[in-house]
Amino acid sequence: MNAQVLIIGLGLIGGSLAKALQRHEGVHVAGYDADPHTARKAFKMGIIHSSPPSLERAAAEADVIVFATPVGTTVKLMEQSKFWDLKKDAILTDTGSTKHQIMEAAKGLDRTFIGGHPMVGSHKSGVEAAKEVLFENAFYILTPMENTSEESIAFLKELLSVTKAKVEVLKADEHDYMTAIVSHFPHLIAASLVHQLAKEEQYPFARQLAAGGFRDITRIASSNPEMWRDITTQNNGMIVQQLSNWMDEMEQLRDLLVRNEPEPIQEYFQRAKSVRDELPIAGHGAMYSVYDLYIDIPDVPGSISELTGYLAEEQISIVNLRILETREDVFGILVISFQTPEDRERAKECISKRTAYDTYIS
Ligand SMILES: NC(=O)C1=CN([C@@H]2O[C@H](COP(=O)(O)OP(=O)(O)OC[C@H]3O[C@@H](n4cnc5c(N)ncnc54)[C@H](O)[C@@H]3O)[C@@H](O)[C@H]2O)C=CC1
Ligand SMILES: O=C(O)C(=O)Cc1ccc(O)cc1
Repeated sequence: MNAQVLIIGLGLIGGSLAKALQRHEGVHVAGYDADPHTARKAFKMGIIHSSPPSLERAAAEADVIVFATPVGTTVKLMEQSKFWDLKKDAILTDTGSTKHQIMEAAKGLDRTFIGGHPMVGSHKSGVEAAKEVLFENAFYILTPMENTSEESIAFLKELLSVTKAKVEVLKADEHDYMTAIVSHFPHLIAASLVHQLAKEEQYPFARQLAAGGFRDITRIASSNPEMWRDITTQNNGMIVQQLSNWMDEMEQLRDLLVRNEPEPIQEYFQRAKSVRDELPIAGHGAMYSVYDLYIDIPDVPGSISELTGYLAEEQISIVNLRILETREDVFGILVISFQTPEDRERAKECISKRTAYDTYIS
């Protein structure tokens, strides 16, 4: 396909999308960022084909414009775009985590606007964290306007096909309702748990004890505060509703704990486990689909490079690699992420065959 794409905001999401869209032979990806240093870096890293100095001029040449900025900024930029001399059939879209306010702002535009949200990401931000493979197997939600033509939706889907994401169309409010449950509200829980730890004065040592579970559940509290400020203020009503539901749930849990009867307590955990275990984790309808393999590694210099060396020898590609720092003084658990369950299975076999390290799948 042939198209001139302009991505505004070259952080984790804009940068990853820019890189992925370059897989189309006939697509030219221009990138703009308010921070000139970021735009220069994106160009040097090959994330964009060109880095135009003037946003307005670049917008006038674009067939597709993607706003990949924090959602508050996106609404402001959409306002400004009314004064840009855009092509008549230009398609505007965004990557924001919220959709209602953005779709409301889109009503004032004299161009096709199709809301977008790749439902995958990270607590990291910035162009350095951008990855071409970020969207693979993840859901990518589109929220067209009522009068958007099927042709425009099909064009955008075709453009996004190279991301290998699973594109689904939803209404903006359905999107905001569901993301409040599975993404926005959990973020506030993570932040509040960290605040609870921070307030602990009697035993500051508790921070050192913060183990795997605490770190897992609070990882997203390390995300970009500006981005989450905007998400929380835009999807405020749905999030407050989730908080009320959660407070009811906590009241019931409190009663359960005060009664302190082992059986109902076990039953509470059992029900949660059953639902959690049946979630479509990677691949089959998952939001964030990578296939993690956990490996207990010893605290010996070179053990990680030894492992990755074996995987490279057997040509098994790694998507990500991290250490769960459950202990301060020794190495933790190494988590290697793969793109497919087959790669993970091959890696498991390779490691079991060539080392004495224990491997397991969560
Ligand atoms: N971080 C994540 O995991 C995910 C984020 N999103 C959404 O994608 C959007 C971008 O998020 P990230 O890439 O994570 O943020 P980021 O912080 O990594 O990147 C945002 C970029 O926008 C630039 N920017 C800010 N104001 C600008 C302006 N007025 N004009 C041009 N550039 C401007 C910043 O300099 C920065 O480079 C947000 O709307 C967010 O809600 C969607 C899915 C996942
Ligand atoms: O890091 C994680 O697990 C995330 O939750 C990332 C994320 C952040 C915002 C989104 O709109 C979608 C995904």
